[in-house]
Amino acid sequence: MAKETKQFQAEVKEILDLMVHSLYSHREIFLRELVSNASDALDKLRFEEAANSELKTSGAEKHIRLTPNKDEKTLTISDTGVGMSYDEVLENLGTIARSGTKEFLKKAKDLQDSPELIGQFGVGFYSSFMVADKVTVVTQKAGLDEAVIWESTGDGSFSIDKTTRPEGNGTTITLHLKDFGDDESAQDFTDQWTLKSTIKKYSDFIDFPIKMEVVREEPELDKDDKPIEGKTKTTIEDETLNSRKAVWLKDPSQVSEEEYNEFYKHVTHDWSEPTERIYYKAEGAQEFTALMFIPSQQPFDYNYRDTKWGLSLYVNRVFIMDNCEELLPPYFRFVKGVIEANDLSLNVSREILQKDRQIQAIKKAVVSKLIRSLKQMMSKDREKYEGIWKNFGATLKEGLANDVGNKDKLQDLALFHSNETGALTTLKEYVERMKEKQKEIYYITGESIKQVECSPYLEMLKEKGFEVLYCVDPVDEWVMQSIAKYDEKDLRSITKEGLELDDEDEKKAKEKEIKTKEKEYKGLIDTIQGAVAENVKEVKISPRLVDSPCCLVSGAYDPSARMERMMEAMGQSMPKSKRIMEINPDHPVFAKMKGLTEDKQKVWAEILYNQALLTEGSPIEDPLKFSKQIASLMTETNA
Ligand SMILES: Nc1ncnc2c1ncn2[C@@H]1O[C@H](COP(=O)(O)OP(=O)(O)OP(=O)(O)O)[C@@H](O)[C@H]1O
Repeated sequence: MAKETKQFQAEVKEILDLMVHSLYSHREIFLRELVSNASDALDKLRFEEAANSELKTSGAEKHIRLTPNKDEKTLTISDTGVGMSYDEVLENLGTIARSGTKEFLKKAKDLQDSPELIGQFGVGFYSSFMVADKVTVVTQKAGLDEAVIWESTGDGSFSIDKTTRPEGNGTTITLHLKDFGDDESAQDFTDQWTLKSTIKKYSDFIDFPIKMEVVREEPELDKDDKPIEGKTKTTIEDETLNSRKAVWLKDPSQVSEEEYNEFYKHVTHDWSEPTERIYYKAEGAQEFTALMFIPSQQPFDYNYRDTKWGLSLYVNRVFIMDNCEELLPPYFRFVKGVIEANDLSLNVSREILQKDRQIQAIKKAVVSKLIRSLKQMMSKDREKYEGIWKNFGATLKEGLANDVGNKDKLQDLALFHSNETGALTTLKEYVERMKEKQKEIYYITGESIKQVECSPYLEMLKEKGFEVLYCVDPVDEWVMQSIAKYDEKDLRSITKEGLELDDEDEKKAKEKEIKTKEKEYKGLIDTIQGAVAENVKEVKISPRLVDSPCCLVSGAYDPSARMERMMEAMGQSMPKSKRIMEINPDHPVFAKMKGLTEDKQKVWAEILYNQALLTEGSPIEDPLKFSKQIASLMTETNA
């Protein structure tokens, strides 16, 4: 059979055209693609050898070799793998469009607009034409005696012929590198350093050694080991460029703590050791391996708006992408690590990932694993768990509001401060401590523990010995509403109306008492109501106050004051809902007020309203007026 020239298949032509004319950035990924193909070929050979002990091979060590040649301006990538037969070359390199081709072409337009995306695509063998204007492939299939030579300049056709390959089975790809003229962004792929760093970045964990002869110029030494001026000697060393340490694929019993930590530092750039490591090898329908870590502190950029998160994705040890957000829900954004899923193709883009059912199944499995691990840690090593909670609890809680499917499990992971114990508590522990007469789970939201701790809303609950959860993370406003019920018990905000702390008998007695007080204070209540009507829909006798004169409560279905403040801070101000002002008639201030003129009563009402705002952590509308009122009150007193 003589040398033949053949036309590329139409879609292959399109791909080539794109490679040659349109893609200018991330050209280095061609190396990732060729190394990955070589690694696949070595894997295939390993497999075939195992299946067929008679298979005739060169017996060469399984490796990949890079040979740059500066003078010739070529880069050769060769492997000692399975190789290809004549028909396989025809099929694989030119006449049949591969499955991912169509998908890739669909995305081609996006790639031209944002070429930085190209790193995410598996673009295969044809990416060679991003850097080469001629590509020569010499390959010999294991078990056969003859080799094949394929050559193309990427312009629509290729030639194919038989040849010999003295090394035996394997594939050698020679790239005749393009001259990029004065394009400063173009990297020199005959440069040792460029090759080394590209391999480190994309192919470090490839199982087979990727070798290169590294040339070193060193000063020549005299017999006292002193450099001789002007004299250098050249040493050539065969160096393996990749670490091959895919620690996530090793059996955990074979990996030391140091090795894991070193790997963690490598992937996260964190200086300190992680607080927890979670290894997960999933078998069955969805096969993947995950090695995840929880940092021991919040990364410095943790709360920045555009901080990237997500696991690194590998397919067959080939790095596909960093920060793969599709593998974790945002509430696990503090988890770092890698996932290797071998069933995926290298041809994945973010858009494909978002829709990919396999990826969704992996994500689901990973979330369950993380939840299980945290739960286990909580019962086995509470202190460690609390450390994680302090750093990342506020993030994890978002899941309660956003992940309905896992809400029940996540609510058992939530920890709260409370007025009862100095320590953090779970809802389960809270329920176990509940008083006999207590029907609901009480909570208060606010800016800080300090602020909620001395809140007047707590007074009656403290007197009754009812525990109150302190919810001081912004997300708690949503979280508590999403939990709504735990162990059949309603969660109740103590700053809202409708708080019923009494049993039937107590209630009856109190209602009677309130009725009497209402009668007694009717006039005063009306005057107060008139003075603060702009912001308050009702003034009434409070069932919850003991020491404080008054407080403001929100309607049962209105947003809490804190929610309103947060929405306002986010620039989404909502119509202000009028509050209810509850007064404590037993406080001496009201007895005193009764004896004042109506004008004075109005001023006092305003002061009381503003004080209530301050105690709940809300700003007052007119601080100047408020301080003037206080100052004049001070001058009037005879104390
Ligand atoms: N070094 C090699 N040794 C043996 N076969 C190879 C080698 N390189 C490529 N091939 C064959 O050529 C085929 C096409 O390679 P190409 O890189 O275009 O696509 P792919 O590797 O199948 O897909 P992708 O790159 O998208 O993962 C491969 O599937 C493989 O069969």
